[in-house]
Amino acid sequence: MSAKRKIFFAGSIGGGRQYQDLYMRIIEQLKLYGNVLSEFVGNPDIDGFLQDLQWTDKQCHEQDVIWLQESDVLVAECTQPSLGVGYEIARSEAMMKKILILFQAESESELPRKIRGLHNDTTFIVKDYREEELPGLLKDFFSKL
Ligand SMILES: O=c1[nH]c(=O)n([C@H]2C[C@H](O)[C@@H](COP(=O)(O)O)O2)cc1CO
Repeated sequence: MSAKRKIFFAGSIGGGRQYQDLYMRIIEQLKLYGNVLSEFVGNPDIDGFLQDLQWTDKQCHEQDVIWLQESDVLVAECTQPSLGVGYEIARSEAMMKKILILFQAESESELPRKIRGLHNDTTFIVKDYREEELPGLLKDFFSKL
């Protein structure tokens, strides 16, 4: 199953790149559980990557939605607020995808209540986490899919 599972990893790009290296480490762990369609979110040279693609805004949006549709699971790291990540969560939730929201427990910011309020213990999971907890947390999440 894990070889075929498709995972969309969402993390801030335009919202700020302060957790880019964390995104890369999460993506590496997610590869144990499936194909990560949005590996570019962890790219340390995201500006160069996106420039090389030369996509229009319309192409960027269309491809994003295609990948969300193709995915079985959305994993969103939400510590850095991002409009795009919020949009991806809302679209994925409407598509009835399985969703894991990751929020750093020690962050001084707050996860929006309307996201936290979607937690239902089955299809939409919100986890306040510390990085060392990620391996066990991901194992538990994917074992229940
Ligand atoms: O060119 C892009 N392509 C793309 O797929 N995204 C997606 C992936 C990320 O999970 C999310 C980040 O949104 P934002 O750029 O608003 O922080 O949007 C974001 C951009 C840059 O806005």
